[in-house]
Amino acid sequence: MDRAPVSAPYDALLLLSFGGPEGPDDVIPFLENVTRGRGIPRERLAAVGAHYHLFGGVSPINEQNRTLLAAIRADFAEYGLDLPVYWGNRNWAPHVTDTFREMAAEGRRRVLTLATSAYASYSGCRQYREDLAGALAALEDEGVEPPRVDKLRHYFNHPGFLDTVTDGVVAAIERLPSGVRDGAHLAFCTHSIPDASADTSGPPPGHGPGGAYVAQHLDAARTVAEAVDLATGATHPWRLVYQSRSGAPSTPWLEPDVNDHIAALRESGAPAVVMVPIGFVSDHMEVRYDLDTEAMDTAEKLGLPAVRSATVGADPRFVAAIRDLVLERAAAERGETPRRAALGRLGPGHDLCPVGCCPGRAPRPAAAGADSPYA
Ligand SMILES: CC1=C(CCC(=O)O)c2cc3nc(cc4[nH]c(cc5[nH]c(cc1n2)c(C)c5CCC(=O)O)c(CCC(=O)O)c4C)C(CCC(=O)O)=C3C
Ligand SMILES: [Fe+2]
Repeated sequence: MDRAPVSAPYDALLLLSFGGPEGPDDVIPFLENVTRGRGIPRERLAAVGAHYHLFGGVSPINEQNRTLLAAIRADFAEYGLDLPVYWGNRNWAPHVTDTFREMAAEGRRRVLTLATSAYASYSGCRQYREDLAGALAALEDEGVEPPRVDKLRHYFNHPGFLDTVTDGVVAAIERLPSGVRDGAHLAFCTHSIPDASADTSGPPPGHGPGGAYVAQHLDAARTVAEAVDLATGATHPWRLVYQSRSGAPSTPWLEPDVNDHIAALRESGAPAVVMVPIGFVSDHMEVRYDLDTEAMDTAEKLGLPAVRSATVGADPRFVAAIRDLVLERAAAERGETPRRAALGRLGPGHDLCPVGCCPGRAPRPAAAGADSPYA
C-alpha cells in the first residue's frame, strides 16, 4: 500500500477569504468593514449595496467557501492526508481572528494558509497577510501563544487551476450559436486595481508598469488561450480586461473596463465574446453581478452574442491542486526539493513574500512573509 501523504510540519490548513453578507441587515456593516479607511465614494457603496440587495442581501461567496471546504476535507480524507481544515474571513464571520482562537485552543501550532486569491496584489496577497498579523496580535493580547503561520505560493499558474479554466472556456464556446464559435473573442476578466497598486505588486525587482499583478494575469490568459485554440482547432483572439472598479474617478485604475471592451468588440465586428473570469476562484458577487448581470446586459443591448465561462469553484482538479500545493510546501519546509507544478512562462512563484512585496498605502504588520514580525 502507498504510504499516507505527509503534511508535517503543518498541523492545520486555513482557508482565508473575503467574506460576504448573509442577509439584508448584513450588507451595510459588511461594506463598512470592507471600505474602512479606504476613501471609497459613498455613491459607490450605495451602488454596490444595491447589487447585494438584488440577491436578497446574500453574497454567494460564503456558501461557495463552505462547498470548497467540504471538497478539500473529502479529498484529504480520500488521499489519507490527516490535516484539519479551518476557515476564516477578512470582512465577515467567521472572522479570521475567531478562527485563530479556535485553532490555538485545539492545539494547532503550524498553520498553512490558502487565500482565495490566486495572484499577487495588495488586496489579494499582502492584505491577507495583514489579516493574519492582526489575528496573531489579538491572540498575543489575550495571552494566548499564537501558532506559526505560512501562506501558499500564488497558484494562478498551477495546472490544476489553468486546465480547469481552459475546459470551462471550451465548454462555454460550445454554448454559443454554432455560426459564431470559431472567431469568438476571449475576454479574460479580473478585478481592476489602482495603477499604483498594480505597478508595485509582487517582489520589488519586478515593480514597474502593471507589476506582477498584470504579468501573472497575462501569463495565465495566454496559457489558457493557447490551450483553447488547440482544443477547438480555431483561433480565438484574446485580451485581458478589468471590472469592478471603485475608488475616485480621478485615480487611475487598470483598464479597459469589460463593458467598454465589449462595445469595442461589437464596433470591430467580432462575432461573439466569451467572458473568462480568470481573476476569481468562485462565482461570487463580482462574477454574478459585474459579469453575469451588468456586462451580459451590455452585450445583449449591443447585440453581441456572449457567454461567461466557469470559475474553478470546487472542481476536483482545483481541489487536487490545493492538495498538491500543500504537500509541496510541507516538503519544502522539511528541507526537501519538491516538484513545483506550473504552466506558462513565469514558473512557480516564491514561497515567502520578500520584503517590499505588494506594499499597501501605509505600512502595517504582515505575517507569513520575510518582513513578518512573527516567527
Ligand atoms: C484584487 C481584488 C480581489 C481579488 C482577490 C481576492 O479575492 O481577494 C477582490 C475580491 C473581492 N472583492 C469583493 C468585494 C468588494 N471589493 C471592494 C473593493 C475593492 N476590491 C479591490 C480589489 C480586489 N477585490 C479593491 C482595490 C477595492 C477598493 C477598496 C480597497 O482598496 O479595498 C468592495 C467595496 C465596494 C467597491 O468598491 O466595490 C467590495 C464589496 C469580494 C466579495 C464578493 C462577494 O461578496 O461575493 C471579493 C471576493
Ligand atoms: Fe505578495
